[in-house]
Amino acid sequence: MFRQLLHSLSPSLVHSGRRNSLAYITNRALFSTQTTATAKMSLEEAKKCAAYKAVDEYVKDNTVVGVGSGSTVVYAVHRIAERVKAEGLKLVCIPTSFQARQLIIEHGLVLGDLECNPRLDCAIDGADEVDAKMVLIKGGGGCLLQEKIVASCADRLVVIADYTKDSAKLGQQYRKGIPIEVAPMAYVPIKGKVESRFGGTLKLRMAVAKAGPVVTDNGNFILDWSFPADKEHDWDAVNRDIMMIPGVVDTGLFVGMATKAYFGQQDGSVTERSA
Ligand SMILES: O=C(CO)[C@H](O)[C@H](O)COP(=O)(O)O
Repeated sequence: MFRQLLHSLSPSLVHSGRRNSLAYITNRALFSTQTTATAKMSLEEAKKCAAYKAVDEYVKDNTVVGVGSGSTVVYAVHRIAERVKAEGLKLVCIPTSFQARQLIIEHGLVLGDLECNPRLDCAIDGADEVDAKMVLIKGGGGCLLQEKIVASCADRLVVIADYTKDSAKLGQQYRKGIPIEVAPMAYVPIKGKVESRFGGTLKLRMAVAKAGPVVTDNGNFILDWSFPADKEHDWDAVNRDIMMIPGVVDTGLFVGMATKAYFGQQDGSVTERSA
């Protein structure tokens, strides 16, 4: 594997027998591999710190907790399970996706649903981006519909994220656009309507290990909207307008929903923002 890495850097030098050059490349490659590993570790550490802090501050005994989706939420579920074991907390966990349901079951937590628990004390979820006014982009993992339903039933939506999600303005760091979940038969007209009304472009999200589009947990498609970044947007109005288009099931714009956000930093600290 290391030889492959060297090849990708400079095949001719690898074969040339020029020992000094090879040593130089070897050191460079080692340095860059270590740097990448360190960066990855701190991103994961940042997610973990944010998740642990949110769980420690918001999860109390005898409460109903919404469990979001994505990679940061995995740390939150670990922490919830640790506390249930150590402190004997009595909790009911409401999932926001197939992934969340699996996490709850795998960690031996009590699985609930909105039929039996229509009101939640808090929901803990990740985000793709959070702006200065606490407007969120969600749905990078395709679970926005159930995430929004569960969050809407919770007294508090607590966001857990790493430092790369904290932006003054949406689109500053997250470049994949705003996800819009749509009924499959309507994806072409919805794409045209949003593009002509608001500008930008919408792209049907394609699956990676399957031919064709991503199909959500609810059997729908996702359009990712690369919105014009040079304009000021009233996200509440934009969200309401898009929701009025027939066939739109929901958007990944969460406006006025999040009460608190925790951002894990590279140095292990956690910054907070409140609505
Ligand atoms: O909205 C989501 C899934 O639909 C996730 O919360 C969002 O994509 C963030 O995920 P991660 O914690 O992996 O960065």
